[in-house]
Amino acid sequence: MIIIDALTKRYGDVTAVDDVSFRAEPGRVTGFLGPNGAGKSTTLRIVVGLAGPTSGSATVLGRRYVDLPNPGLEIGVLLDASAQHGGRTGRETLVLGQRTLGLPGARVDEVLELVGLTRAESRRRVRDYSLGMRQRLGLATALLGDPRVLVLDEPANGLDPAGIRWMRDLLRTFADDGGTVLLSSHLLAEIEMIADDIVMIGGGRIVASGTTTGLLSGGETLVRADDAGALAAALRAAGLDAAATADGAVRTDGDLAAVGRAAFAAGLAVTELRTADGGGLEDMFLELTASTQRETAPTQGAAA
Ligand SMILES: Nc1ncnc2c1ncn2[C@@H]1O[C@H](COP(=O)(O)OP(=O)(O)OP(=O)(O)O)[C@@H](O)[C@H]1O
Repeated sequence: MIIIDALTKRYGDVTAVDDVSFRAEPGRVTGFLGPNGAGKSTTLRIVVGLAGPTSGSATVLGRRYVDLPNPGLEIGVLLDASAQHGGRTGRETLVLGQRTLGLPGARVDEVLELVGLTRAESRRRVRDYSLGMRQRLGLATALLGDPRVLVLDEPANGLDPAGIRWMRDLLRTFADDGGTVLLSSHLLAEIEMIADDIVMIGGGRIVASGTTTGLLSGGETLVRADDAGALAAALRAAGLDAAATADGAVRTDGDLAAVGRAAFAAGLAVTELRTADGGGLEDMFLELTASTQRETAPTQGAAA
């Protein structure tokens, strides 16, 4: 579990993080989403003890990072995959970490296999790695100590869609085993694919948070039956809001189970039942991104 409580970080006049509170829960992948300059890296750097807060706190497994007895065994960190030493091979990078943490040598091959780097690739110098391979190596380093918590800054950067799917599966397995994952991204589509929960940040402040499905659907469900009128009436009788859509479905505020039960109680066969699209998250994120770009866009007349 990671708990961020009323966290604020100022650099001179710039408030990079402004009264931010959220939790990353065990068993779940939490996506920290925001446009460039939103305050994601600053927050993650505070979580892993690389910067101190101006006020508020960030704890991992109940303690500040600096107070963890053996942080390398409890929290795996990947902040900047391109910062790895280019002159070392991938294997040398991992052996260094393995020795620092006092782990058996066999752990290096285990994590290489976990992240899908071959023995031949592990013997190449990191400077010759693609960004995707560096991300895999960075993840391997984070996983070395078999930690319960992972903190990853833009880990999907440089991965192709198959690589993103691979990462999602790896993080899913980690979380299903009870691990806590907090990862950042400036791309909504990436976070949608990987995260169970989303915390969205803009200008240093949290602007939305919740489950990925809940935020994307706005908490609404779309349901369809042959008789849309009867279906809407059944939902209303069960105390739910119900509105017919233009194409003959019904949109309601009930969750999937409540809607299914209400239709069943009315003897109606449901032909489609799913979370509704377009909860406004994408619009909100585009607006956040656009306002950031306006702030950083070159003034008119500047070189193209
Ligand atoms: N060491 C620093 N000194 C001064 N300002 C800083 C420092 N670090 C970050 N900032 C500022 O704090 C704000 C948040 O930056 P941060 O790097 O946390 O954002 P981010 O969401 O991680 O963005 P990106 O995706 O671009 O890394 C920005 O305005 C940035 O310029």
